[in-house]
Amino acid sequence: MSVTGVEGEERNDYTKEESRAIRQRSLRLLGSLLRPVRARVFLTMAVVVISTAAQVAGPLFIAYGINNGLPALLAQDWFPLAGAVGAYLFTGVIGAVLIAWYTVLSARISQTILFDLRKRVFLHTQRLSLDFHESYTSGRIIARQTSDLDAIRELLDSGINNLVSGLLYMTFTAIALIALDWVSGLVLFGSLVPLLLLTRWFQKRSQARFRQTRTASARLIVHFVESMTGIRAVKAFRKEKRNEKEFGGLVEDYRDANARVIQLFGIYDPGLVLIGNIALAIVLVVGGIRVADGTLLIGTLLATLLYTRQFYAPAEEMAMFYNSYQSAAAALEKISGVLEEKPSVADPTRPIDLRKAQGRVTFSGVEFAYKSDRVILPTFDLDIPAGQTIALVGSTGAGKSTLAKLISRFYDPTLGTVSLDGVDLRRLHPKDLRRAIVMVTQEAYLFSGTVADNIALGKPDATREEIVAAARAVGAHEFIEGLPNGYDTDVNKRGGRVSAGQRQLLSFARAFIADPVVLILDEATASLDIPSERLVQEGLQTLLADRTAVIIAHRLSTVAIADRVLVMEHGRIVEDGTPAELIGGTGRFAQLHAAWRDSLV
Ligand SMILES: Nc1ncnc2c1ncn2[C@@H]1O[C@H](COP(=O)(O)OP(=O)(O)OP(=O)(O)O)[C@@H](O)[C@H]1O
Repeated sequence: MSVTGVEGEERNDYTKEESRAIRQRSLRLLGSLLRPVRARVFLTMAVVVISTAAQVAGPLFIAYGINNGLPALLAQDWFPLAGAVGAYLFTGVIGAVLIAWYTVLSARISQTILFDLRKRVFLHTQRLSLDFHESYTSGRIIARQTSDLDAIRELLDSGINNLVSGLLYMTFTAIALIALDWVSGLVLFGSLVPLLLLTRWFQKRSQARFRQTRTASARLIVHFVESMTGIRAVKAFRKEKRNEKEFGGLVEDYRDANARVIQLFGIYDPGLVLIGNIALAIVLVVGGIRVADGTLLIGTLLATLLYTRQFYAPAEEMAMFYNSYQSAAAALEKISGVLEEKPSVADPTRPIDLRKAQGRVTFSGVEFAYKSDRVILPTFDLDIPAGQTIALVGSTGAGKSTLAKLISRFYDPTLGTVSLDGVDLRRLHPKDLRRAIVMVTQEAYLFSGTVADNIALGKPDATREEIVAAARAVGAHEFIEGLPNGYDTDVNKRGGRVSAGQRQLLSFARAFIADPVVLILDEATASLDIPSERLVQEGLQTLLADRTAVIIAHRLSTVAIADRVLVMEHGRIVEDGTPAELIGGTGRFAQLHAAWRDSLV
């Protein structure tokens, strides 16, 4: 099985080779993210090394102050003690300043990387073709942009910092302690054994438990997004109670998973403190005896105690690193998978310049399948002369939308070519293609913003006059004027809400202003009242004038204004003729037409 792209994302049973391939893909992504900031990374590292050394040096000056400064002070020489205190303060200040600098530096690096990654994920998912979006749910994409990026942010913000500074801190402290007094150093090394055992135990246990929290949180997000995007269906089918139960269950799982993680900390944290305290007690006893013997100076003992104490301070954070690393690695694997996906509808490398399109659409030897094992449109030819209005009719699932999607190049045919004025759509620059061919879908999606913004989507540089002219042309002007702020009404604000028919008129205006030579229209099935239907019908006529049009027609009145009707059945065009010819015949369309007519009476 393949693990390229998002395939196998939900699997847990990778073979060695697959795991390696995924890891390498993550590392390549990480490398490409780090490359632009590598100079800053080196600078930050240098700052961490110096600041840690400065912090660790403190107890050495204290030992010197007590061992040498105090006796000197008793002999009226205050210079050694002042020197020790001065040096202690100086390294303290240097340490503090460098920590501040380093915090800013590393935060900037992490922000730069996250900014880059966030942008890449967004741009890339937006570029991917429809087939990707139809199978990869929005819940999963949202999880990539939110919790996965958060996991990476956590690693960059604290995980790596804690690891690097913690490691340096422990190493420097151990070196200083050995240099100061090797016997205490031995005690410290002895205490490393239980420390490592405890940490290993914690990591093993927590790895599985942290994974459970991540899975639980991802499930929560997906369920939430699905419930909210499908809120109409939820309400219509009274799915609230069931949702409440499902969501309640998921929240419970999440809470329990978190509780299990916290239980582990409940053992690990006190364990660390205990080991640290026992080590300290041993250092004190061993050191105390030697002080009594006169083989160890009291200042040195104090410094060894300070070192033993501070040695354990970063241990917990370092143990945590492993977890933030694990979640970030899992996130990086998923994100790199999305980034590895290639648009199935690729942009041409050397596009053909389409000067002034006429609007002739030709299908030659076209066959189409969404998935290789099921052909939806068996091989066919179709020629649509420029300027013709075609009504596509047929029962549900016949393949009408699929045919329309091929004309707008949402998909490429499996075999054969779809061309505009003789040029294969695959050879057209996306800009030319979108200018020449516009598809108006049933949903007539309105983006947040004003009514004018939504119309101008068809032509971003449109002037207000052009917007109003487009609205007038399709018959939308009157109702827009009636909105609270006219063209400046926010479509998402109360009062700016528009009806289904009005929404359609707005999408007509949007298409009208875009002025494509080929227009594909998936007519909304929602039944409109008679005045709205008439309004939409009139708008449609203006919109269709002087261009090639393919309408997936659900209304009799629309079929009547077409020059030609294509009837589809199981992916094949079974009838092709003028409305009058087909109505007069005895075929499928004549039956459909009779049924329609009867339904109107
Ligand atoms: N993204 C997809 N992946 C796989 N199969 C699909 C996809 N979209 C549609 N199909 C299948 O292709 C066939 C044709 O669907 P299509 O949407 O083109 O029909 P239609 O005639 O437009 O139907 P309707 O009038 O209900 O919209 C159906 O059997 C459908 O199950």
